[in-house]
Amino acid sequence: MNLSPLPLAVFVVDASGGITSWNRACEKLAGYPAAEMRGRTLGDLVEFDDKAGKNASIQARVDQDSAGTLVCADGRRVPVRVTVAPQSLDIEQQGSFSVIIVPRGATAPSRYALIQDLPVNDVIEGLPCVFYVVDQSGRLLLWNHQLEEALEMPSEDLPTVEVKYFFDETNRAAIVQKILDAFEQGASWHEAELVGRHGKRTSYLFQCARTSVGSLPCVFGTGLDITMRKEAEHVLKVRERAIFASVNAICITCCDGPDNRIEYVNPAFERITGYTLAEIKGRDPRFMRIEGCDSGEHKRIHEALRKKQSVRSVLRNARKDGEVFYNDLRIDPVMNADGEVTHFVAVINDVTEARHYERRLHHLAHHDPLTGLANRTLLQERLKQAIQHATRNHTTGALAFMDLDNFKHINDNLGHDVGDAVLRETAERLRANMREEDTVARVGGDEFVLVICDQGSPEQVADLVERVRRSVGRPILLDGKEVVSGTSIGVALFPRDGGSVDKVMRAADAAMYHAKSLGKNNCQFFSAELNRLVHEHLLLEASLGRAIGNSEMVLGYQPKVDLRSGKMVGAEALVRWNHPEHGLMGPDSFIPVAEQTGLIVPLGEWVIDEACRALQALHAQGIEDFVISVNLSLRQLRQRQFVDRLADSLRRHGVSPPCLELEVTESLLMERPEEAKEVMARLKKLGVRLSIDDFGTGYSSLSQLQAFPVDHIKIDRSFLCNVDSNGHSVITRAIIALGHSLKLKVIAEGVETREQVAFLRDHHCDQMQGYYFSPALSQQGLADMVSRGVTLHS
Ligand SMILES: Nc1nc2c(ncn2[C@@H]2O[C@@H]3COP(=O)(O)O[C@H]4[C@@H](O)[C@H](n5cnc6c(=O)[nH]c(N)nc65)O[C@@H]4COP(=O)(O)O[C@H]3[C@H]2O)c(=O)[nH]1
Repeated sequence: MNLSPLPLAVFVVDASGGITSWNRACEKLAGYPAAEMRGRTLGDLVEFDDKAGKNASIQARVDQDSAGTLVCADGRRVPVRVTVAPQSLDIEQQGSFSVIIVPRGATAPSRYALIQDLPVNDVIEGLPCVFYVVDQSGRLLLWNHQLEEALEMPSEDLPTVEVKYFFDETNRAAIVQKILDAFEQGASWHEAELVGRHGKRTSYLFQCARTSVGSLPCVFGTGLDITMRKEAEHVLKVRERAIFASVNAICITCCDGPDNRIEYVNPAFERITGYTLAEIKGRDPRFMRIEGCDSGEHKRIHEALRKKQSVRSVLRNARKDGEVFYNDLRIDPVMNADGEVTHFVAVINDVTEARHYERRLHHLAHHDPLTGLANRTLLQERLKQAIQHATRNHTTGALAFMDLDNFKHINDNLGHDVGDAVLRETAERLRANMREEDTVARVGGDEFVLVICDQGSPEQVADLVERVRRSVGRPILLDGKEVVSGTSIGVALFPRDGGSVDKVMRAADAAMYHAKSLGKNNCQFFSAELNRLVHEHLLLEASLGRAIGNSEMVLGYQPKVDLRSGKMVGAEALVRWNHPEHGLMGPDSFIPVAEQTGLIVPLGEWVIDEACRALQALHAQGIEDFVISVNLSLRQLRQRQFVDRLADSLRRHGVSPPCLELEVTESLLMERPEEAKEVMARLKKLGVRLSIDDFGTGYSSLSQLQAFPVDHIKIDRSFLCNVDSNGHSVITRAIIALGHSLKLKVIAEGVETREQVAFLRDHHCDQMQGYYFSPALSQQGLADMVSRGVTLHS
């Protein structure tokens, strides 16, 4: 064993204490040359202080800390501490012992005191790095084998080459400068790549310092192989570049607090959102969201982040300039070495254009390019939904097939441009007549289809289709020329005429061919019975318009009597139609048609005018103080000119306004209470009387009732039918009490029996009308009855 490098004085002795080997530190301490050391025993050199002294066996001193005196070659006596340890741990094999001698009282050797004993060679060769000493000429004085390996050069060649040639040419000047720096400033460091003779390249962190060998100044140092670090750095740099150069926006947030704070965003983020990193660093990325938009998605993202999970979503965000963009977002958690999530990486993909493109494609796939109407694909989808909706909700829908009667002629004679313009204008007119929820489609050259939802009755469908037919049939003005095209329309109702797309389409198609065979420009329903009904309805509509101008309308007047005095105080004007073919028709058969078609407005005006004329005639006969009431429809009330026209009528006939009473049904008032209130206030100002008809059926609240400036309420006939029925008598009594508490007069209508009259009297109802007293009379009949002074029997 080579003990020389050890900094402490160490002997090896055999079991009898004979010295077998020693180190240089022993020679120095005791001063014996090697020749004199051999053959001596430990007892010759050390006088132990303890009693056993020389006689103690070496084994007895194992693990003892013994004190003694070292007798040196020059006679000096140095007090020492002696430690003995067996060289083998196997007790059976104990043959030799290490003896360590440390001078007592002397301090432990200083950090550098033992350096001279250090086996510098071994240390340098064992270093985990390259070692070098370079002189001022830039050549190596000393190096270890690690350097030889890195340079792929034999030992003898190394001092022959200037060290700068161990590097790439581009690095040489910097290397020389660093060595000079070390010479001048004492130390320097740098990173560079050593290039081996055969091309091997190794990255090193060189650290060097100035020293001298004797009087020769030099620089020594180490080079630590940093290849792995360089590779890791390179990988990181590549990734960093990738993030930087990514076309997708990347946003890194830190989640150590309650919020996610933005730590980094790449240039693509700035490009997409308009926000720079400086503007938004530290903010929560949610600032880009749009209030009330995609809230379900935001909730899902929030939940995923709370659970530190990955999440993907497409949502709308706002750019800095407020523009909305579609964000295909992916967020992933990033963990630290302990597995804790410290950050989130969000990749933002602006898919706005793709979305628009998708929509455009979808639109193209579902719409007719010429007119922008739905095409056959979309039509079938919508029709399917409409049939399902109608079946589920027990409503009626309609499918109308139509084609332009002389389109081929237009196309052939006026050219395709005119043909296209006609198609576009037709599409526009169809669109204008349909509601948002309906579908207008073009399925062939001049074939259009309408899907009409939620219709109340076949008559309503007929009105709508008729309106469409007339609208499409109006002349189209093109380049100063009028083009006219009639339309044949076939209508099928669903689910009545079929419960599937196929069946309903076939039914409508058949109806359209039927319409064409009947001489074009007309509309046919699929079912014959319906056709009849609808045509009667349309006929009625057409003849009603004529009837108003042709004096076919007449008014009947049903007297109203005061229940206390029994005297006639007024009458309700009820319209009838003296039809040239069907005879006298009651209002129930034509008022709904008049309402639907708007003819109720001229009809209502005629009724008011006629009632004023009757009042004028009664006045002329000296019958003053008599009130005639007329029924109003909401449509009339909504006419802007209504109040002015009414005032005009009163003036023309010299009728005092309180002689005219307007009856509006409670349900009509409740349809648009605010609008009705405003008009009624204006009417009240004019001085006419107002009453609420069919009271008790319209669910008005007391507060609403108070807001209408009315004089009378009329109890609906249905409550009087059987005043014996407890429920009805309670309601009738309640209405009378309610009317009186609001200081309104209460009128009962439809009074047919003596019992009803008695009941009304007992409960202080003010007036009544009904067959018990009189049905509606002609104007003359009424005048006679009033002048005869007929009263209600008590
Ligand atoms: N069962 C029974 N019925 C009786 C009795 N006394 C009168 N009637 C009927 O009850 C209806 C009362 O008119 P209404 O409730 O205003 O109901 C009216 C009113 O809402 C509407 N109407 C009538 N004329 C006009 C009008 O000029 N304009 C408007 N917009 N609607 C009108 O038509 C509805 C029906 O009128 P009419 O068929 O004339 O039917 C009248 C009248 O003939 C009776 O004792 N028993």
